[in-house]
Amino acid sequence: MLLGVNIDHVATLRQARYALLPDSPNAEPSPLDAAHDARLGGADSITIHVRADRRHMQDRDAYEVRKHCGLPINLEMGVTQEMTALALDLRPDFACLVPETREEVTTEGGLDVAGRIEEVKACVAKLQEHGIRVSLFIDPDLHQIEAAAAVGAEMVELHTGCFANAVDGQLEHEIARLIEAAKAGHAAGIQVNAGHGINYKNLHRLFVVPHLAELNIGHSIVSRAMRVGFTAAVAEMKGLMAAYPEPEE
Ligand SMILES: CC(=O)[C@@H](O)[C@H](O)COP(=O)(O)O
Ligand SMILES: NCC(=O)COP(=O)(O)O
Repeated sequence: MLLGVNIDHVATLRQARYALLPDSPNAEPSPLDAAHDARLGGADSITIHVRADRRHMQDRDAYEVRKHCGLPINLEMGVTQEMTALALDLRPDFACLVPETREEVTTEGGLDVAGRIEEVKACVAKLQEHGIRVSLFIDPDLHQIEAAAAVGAEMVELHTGCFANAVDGQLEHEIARLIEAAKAGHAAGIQVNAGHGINYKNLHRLFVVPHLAELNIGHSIVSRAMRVGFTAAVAEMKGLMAAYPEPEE
């Protein structure tokens, strides 16, 4: 199982002091440094989410990390002309299409591929024409899996936010949704990834979900890094992920 480390919230800390001083020589922490440390800790890829409101990752961060980090890059992006143009210029290895609103604190749900088939299909095709593999960040919903196959995406990333925030007996239901969606995605020949809200305490509960190829994890790793350092935080997560049962041949 591969680990994509999302470094958004390294930039969140920098923006808290330097949003209006982008060229300051004092601007820190550096997302690129975090990406280097993540690589040393065993990260398989780096995820960066350039939001329309640029609340954390900036375009310049994306170009720096793309050029210097030494790992495959997964660009999370809204389904917009602006972000498509950025992706075609940046040329990440992967792009993950996510829903975005300016009002949200963080991503609140999956992309409604089923309700935006033609729009998403056109964006997927444009990215793939330029050699960028495409993932769709979707709720663990069978209709969304079908839609992802219909638009030709190579991958889906199952939104694990409801799983991570489950309370009062909802957890079993959310895990069952993830299991069914993972089986359907695998049966459709789509790589199945997962992400959002995964942490050191809830990770093991995902081990009953089959066919998971990659997890994208950010906030909990950045939080852990505050105590043990980025390299160690990534190595710890990779160590826990090693217990995921490998698929039967
Ligand atoms: C799509 C997803 O769940 C995250 O990768 C996304 O980056 C969350 O948005 P923030 O990083 O801005 O919280
Ligand atoms: N797509 C999920 C991701 O990249 C990281 O989400 P989180 O771990 O920061 O919640």
